[in-house]
Amino acid sequence: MLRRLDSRAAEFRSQLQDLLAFETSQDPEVDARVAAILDDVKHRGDAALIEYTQRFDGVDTNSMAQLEITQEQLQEAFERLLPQQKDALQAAAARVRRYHEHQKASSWQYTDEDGTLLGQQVTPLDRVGIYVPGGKASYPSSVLMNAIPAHVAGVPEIIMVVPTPRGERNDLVLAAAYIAGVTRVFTLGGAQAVGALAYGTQTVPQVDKITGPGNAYVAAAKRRVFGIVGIDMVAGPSEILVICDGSTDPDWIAMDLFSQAEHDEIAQAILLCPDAAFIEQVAASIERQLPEMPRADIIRASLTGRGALIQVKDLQEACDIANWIAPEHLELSVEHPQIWLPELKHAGAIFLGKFTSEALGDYCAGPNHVLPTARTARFASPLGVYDFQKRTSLIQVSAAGAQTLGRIASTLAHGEGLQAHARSAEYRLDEK
Ligand SMILES: NC(=O)c1ccc[n+]([C@@H]2O[C@H](COP(=O)([O-])OP(=O)(O)OC[C@H]3O[C@@H](n4cnc5c(N)ncnc54)[C@H](O)[C@@H]3O)[C@@H](O)[C@H]2O)c1
Ligand SMILES: N[C@H](CO)Cc1c[nH]c[nH+]1
Ligand SMILES: [Zn+2]
Repeated sequence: MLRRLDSRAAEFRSQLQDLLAFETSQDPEVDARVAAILDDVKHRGDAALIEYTQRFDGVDTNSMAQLEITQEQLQEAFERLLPQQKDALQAAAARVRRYHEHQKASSWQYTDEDGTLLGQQVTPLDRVGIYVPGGKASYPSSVLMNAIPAHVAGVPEIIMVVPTPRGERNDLVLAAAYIAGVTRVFTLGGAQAVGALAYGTQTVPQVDKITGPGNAYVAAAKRRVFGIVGIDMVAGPSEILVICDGSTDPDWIAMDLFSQAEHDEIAQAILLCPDAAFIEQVAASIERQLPEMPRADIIRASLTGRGALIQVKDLQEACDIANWIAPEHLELSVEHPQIWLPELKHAGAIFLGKFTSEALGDYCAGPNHVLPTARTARFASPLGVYDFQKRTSLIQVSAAGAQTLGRIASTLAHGEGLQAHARSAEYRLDEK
């Protein structure tokens, strides 16, 4: 079922390109539909939100009040959880918070030789919107991964949107919002939710930035509203790339590939390994384990469409290919992972050693699980506290500084033919 590729085959590069073809695909039909939805939400506000939520999520409602979840309801959802669910959610939240506290940037200033003060002031965003996906599955972990960094950054208002297909609310999702300090929650999804956050409606407040993953409709909507609001990234379907030297249990590797494939029919799962016999063991394990999986259809579609078992020359070549693919998640399931780490440059997150299954990173290791996909790890980073902080430059020029800086600025301004700039600097010179 899974295609086998061999890095020594002449057609290997083009096969790899085909496998990753999704990277550039932006469905024009989806984009056109999203454009219409955004326009409608912008002009009709709540009325449009209610109609789309009826149509796409099958929620039977005529009122925005029914699409907002109060703080009391969030707390009640938390109280309804089983004790082990409460403990797991709180343990995950504590670990995610601790990790992200390391990312918090502080303001700084220094004074130069002229007595001029220079600095950078770091401030949190005023109000952010977090999108929590909810079409095919519910993601309480994504609530934590979006809301906690915002909270650590000091954002005072966090507005969460999450679709509730057929009106079914997930207690773990609501409880996660409760413990992560979300300010308001609306049961909205897709492009209409992104539009509500970007433009604001009679009920949903307009935000400054929208973060969080979602399907093609969410991604297209985020791409379109960028500029009106900030966005974190345009995240595509989940991806996993495993580099294995053949020393890990093949059942573990097969399940690690499943773990991302089960997110979506268009998720991606790739194994790079120099050992042909081990690849066959993983293939056999996939065939054996797949029928037991509740989401077998999704996994099969994902593995067939965007999965591959690739035999490579050696681990060095595996690292080179991995850098080219720049996957969202990279498992380095080898005996001495630290030796190979310096060879890896492009990945959203790297999971070192055979005990580090990617799934632990999805829930509770601590780092963020909202990561660059579709090869964007070549230039993008995980969602973090820095996405919820911004920087403002500070300059306080002394009288002495006005002399040195004034002369430099004047010369450059004349060179650009900008008289007002030049004079503005020259007025402050002692000798004019
Ligand atoms: N990167 C991450 O951190 C991360 C985390 C969790 C999930 N994910 C990914 O997020 C995605 C979640 O997708 P999902 O679909 O389950 O949930 P979703 O919340 O992203 O999308 C559901 C919404 O899509 C809209 N929609 C569906 N069909 C539509 C149509 N025909 N026309 C217009 N709108 C339509 C509806 O408004 C619906 O509310 C998956 O690809 C999953 O892999 C990523
Ligand atoms: N693997 C997803 C990011 O690609 C995150 C997630 C949430 N729950 C399970 N997994
Ligand atoms: Zn996952």
